[in-house]
Amino acid sequence: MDFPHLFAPFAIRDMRLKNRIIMAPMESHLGNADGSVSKEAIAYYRERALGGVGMVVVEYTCVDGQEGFSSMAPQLRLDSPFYRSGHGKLAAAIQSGGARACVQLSHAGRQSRESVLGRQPVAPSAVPLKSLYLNAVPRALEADEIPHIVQRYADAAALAAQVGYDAVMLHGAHGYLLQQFLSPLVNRRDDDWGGDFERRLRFPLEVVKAVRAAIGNMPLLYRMSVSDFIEGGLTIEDGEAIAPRLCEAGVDAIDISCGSLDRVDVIVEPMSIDEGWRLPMARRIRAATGKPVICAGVIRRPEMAEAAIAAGDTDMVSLGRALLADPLWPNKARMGRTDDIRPCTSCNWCIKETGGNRGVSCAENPRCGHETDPPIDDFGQGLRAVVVGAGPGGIAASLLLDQAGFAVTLFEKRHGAGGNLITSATPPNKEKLFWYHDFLQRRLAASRVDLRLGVEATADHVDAERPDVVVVAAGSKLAPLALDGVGDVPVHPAFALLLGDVALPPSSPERPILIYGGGETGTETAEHLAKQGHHVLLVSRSDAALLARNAEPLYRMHLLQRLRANAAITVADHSAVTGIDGDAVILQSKGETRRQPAAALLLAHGLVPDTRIADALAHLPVPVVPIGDSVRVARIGEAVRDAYRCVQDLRRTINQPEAIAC
Ligand SMILES: Cc1cc2nc3c(=O)[nH]c(=O)nc-3n(C[C@H](O)[C@H](O)[C@H](O)COP(=O)(O)O)c2cc1C
Ligand code: SF4
Repeated sequence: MDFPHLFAPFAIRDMRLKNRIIMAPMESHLGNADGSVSKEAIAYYRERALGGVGMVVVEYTCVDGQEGFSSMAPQLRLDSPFYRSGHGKLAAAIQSGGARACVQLSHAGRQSRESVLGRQPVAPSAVPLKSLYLNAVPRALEADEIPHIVQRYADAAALAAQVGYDAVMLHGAHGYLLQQFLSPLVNRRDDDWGGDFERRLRFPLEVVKAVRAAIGNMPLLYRMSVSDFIEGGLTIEDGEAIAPRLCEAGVDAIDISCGSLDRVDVIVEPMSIDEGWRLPMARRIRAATGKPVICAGVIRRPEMAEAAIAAGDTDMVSLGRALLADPLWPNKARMGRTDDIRPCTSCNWCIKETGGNRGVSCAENPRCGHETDPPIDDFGQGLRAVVVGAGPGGIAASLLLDQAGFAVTLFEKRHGAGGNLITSATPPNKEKLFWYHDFLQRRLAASRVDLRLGVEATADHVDAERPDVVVVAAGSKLAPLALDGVGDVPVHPAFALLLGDVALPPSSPERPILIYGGGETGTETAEHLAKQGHHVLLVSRSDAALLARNAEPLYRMHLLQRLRANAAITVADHSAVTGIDGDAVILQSKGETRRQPAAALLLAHGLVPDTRIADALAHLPVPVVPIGDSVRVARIGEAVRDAYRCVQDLRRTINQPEAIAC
């Protein structure tokens, strides 16, 4: 066994777990609109139980359908016996998949919306919330309302016990109501429920005691933001004082999280945050309580989970996004097949895509949130497929078609596969994307796909393969740009630089590398070049405050902080590149035209779909399906999803020819 600590059994109270791997609670948005459990939610959770986790923690489940939903509603609820049967089926499905079943009980307090609740959100005090994701002005709870909310947690916990869950987790993290009472910034009361540390602690303690009384000997877990990471908020020292008190009141294990809606970047960390960064905090809480702790947050590789448990940092690890990307993570780790784990890159596409009525999804795993889809079987036996373009969408399509039994030929004009995955992974702090790149390469090498590198596919190449279907994943190209004049400033697309296709001359503060385009690519390219010792002038048509606005918001927050601190990067906003004159670039900046000497000009002003090959193949008498950037310039997740939908559509078409045209 490669990971003896990770796969050692463990017990919380009397509940025996087969290993140390917990599925973190994650809102799946797969429930029904009325908050009941759906068959899609059951399939989603069961797939992860079957993947080998010791325990599944079912997502945010609302204890109060009047005031407890967060802004992300509709959400699961367990605030009346009406919801019993769905949760009973869900718990049983998880258990029959081989895992323990736990449910997370929550009340959002001020982190909600009037438009969701139909009434003003409530909070310990009327402190407005202004965050990246939500603005809200709550009303302060009256003192006599608070015991009713305590009772709601207890009632929901009693229902959880009745329906057969093995354990209950209280959501005391991420800025929801339990944390709001603890926070000196949000709880400004001066009564029995707030004022000093003891009074701020009262509400969580009352909830823990009431829940303990409601569930008897069942294990009770508490997910806690052990630090707010905001000035004046809760610190790890507060966490060390709070956690033992919760345990004395009846909590059996603490699940270590951080942040609130004011610091979502420490809840669902962007790509730039290191693996296992919360482990030192977990170790401190473990020492302070003497109780088991579960550490969540960017636990990605079994090797690091094993090392963390072996070192005594944590007793268990909680995997969130890693299990969206690959539900089989635990079983693959147990079998020593770590290279086979589809690696979560912390790209946070799932955060953008999951919400409201949209189900959970993952950029790399298009089946996530669609577990009721039929598996891709061998419906393509005896058929031939051509895929044009070996970026992430083209590789995903090729692998799925190969899985379906097609004989697949994959054309790629470059001498290596990866496409825009390489351009995305190359800038600083994005190396996790290379995990996915390397995973796809391994999968491709192990498949039967006939990869033709260095071939720019033409209609003749494609025709010669006699395909039954063609998937065009040819990506994007630079948007047209008219530049006046001539000169000797070398001009390249920024993506060519990131692909490693161009070498740049030396630059200086007087003669920087000029990047045109303040979107994500331009901004990241600036950081990439600065890291290599270049001086960069980043020219953006918009305001500097809007740089990289197409980037994932949490990653962008960190990117812009780094950019502002980087002396090698200067930004010219409200500016346009209009031409080249000798050794300079012509800039129109805030109504003025000036010559800017430049060592090179990199273009990142925008991309448009490259439709050339799809147009050239339009005459073929077989389905020609463009996917990804060939259709609209978007992210890796859209390309992979397109690939999956295309193959699922083909399955239906081939199995029932009259049903759907691809
Ligand atoms: C789509 C999504 C939904 C989430 N919903 C919840 C939730 O319902 N309750 C909760 O405590 N945390 C929630 N989280 C946070 C995760 O449980 C986890 O703590 C976080 O993603 C960091 O761990 P990871 O790096 O393993 O994903 C959610 C995260 C994601 C990505
Ligand atoms: S979308 Fe990205 S961050 Fe989310 S689970 Fe998938 S790989 Fe991980």
